[in-house]
Amino acid sequence: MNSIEIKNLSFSYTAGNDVLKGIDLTLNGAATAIVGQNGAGKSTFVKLLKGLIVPTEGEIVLNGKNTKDYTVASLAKEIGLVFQNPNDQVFKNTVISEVMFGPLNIGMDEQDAREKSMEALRKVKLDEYVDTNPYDLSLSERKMIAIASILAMDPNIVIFDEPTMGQDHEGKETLKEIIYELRNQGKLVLCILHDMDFAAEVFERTIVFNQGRVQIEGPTRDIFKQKDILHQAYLEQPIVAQIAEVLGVAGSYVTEKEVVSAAGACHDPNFVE
Ligand SMILES: Nc1ncnc2c1ncn2[C@@H]1O[C@H](COP(=O)(O)OP(=O)(O)OP(=O)(O)O)[C@@H](O)[C@H]1O
Repeated sequence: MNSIEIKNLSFSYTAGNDVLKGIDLTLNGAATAIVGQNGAGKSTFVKLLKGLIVPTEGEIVLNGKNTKDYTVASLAKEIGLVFQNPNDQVFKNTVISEVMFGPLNIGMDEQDAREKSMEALRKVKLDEYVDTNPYDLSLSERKMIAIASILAMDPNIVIFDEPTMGQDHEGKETLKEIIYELRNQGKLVLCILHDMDFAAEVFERTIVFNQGRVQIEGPTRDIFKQKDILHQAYLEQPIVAQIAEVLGVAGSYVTEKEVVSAAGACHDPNFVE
């Protein structure tokens, strides 16, 4: 099983101003959502995991090996990070060359790289645009191209930074399929999200960041029922939890179906879904 152990991790961009403070976490098989208000330190945290910046204190052990002992190339093979803004990641002038860049860069041969890239483009439903310039696509499509570029490298650990931002319903459904498939393949999936509904529905575990610390973490169901703690971290509960409360059936619900079922059973003992 893929794992990341984080021990007493701290980081500051400027001396004496810690953005992350003494974080201890073990990330393992569960697909994990990372939530928290703006500036809580989420992006900094995943940049540390990816080795783009180095800890001021503490350590990160990725699949049994300290990140500082990885070469840049071996870390790139092991862990893929999809940036929040695809314009920070996309730079080639055709979709296929963009998606193939990563696989070629980690040493895949041309044929494998092309096959993996086509497979990744089918997953993001943009395989008809191979020869298009990524900058002739919409921002949400370019976000999907950035995702395909990471999928094509087939890393063991995949991190998404705000993938739902700017995606419509169909885009979110595509993202769900991708995340479920990665999970089923045994990959470790981490995802920074502001969309609490998506976090509640899709992820098994949730970590709440607040001002550079982990406020609370655990099974998603347990986290999202804790309204007061979420409010302390300046977060709202997912809509399903809010509806459950209005209906007087507050509990550990993460899907609409569960709330409807609980409300139906509560108001009518003979209720059948
Ligand atoms: N390159 C940088 N130099 C200096 N400070 C930075 C830099 N990047 C981020 N920060 C600061 O570090 C803190 C944490 O930022 P970070 O981007 O990690 O938060 P976040 O939780 O990802 O926020 P958001 O949800 O807005 O993306 C913020 O106060 C931010 O202003």
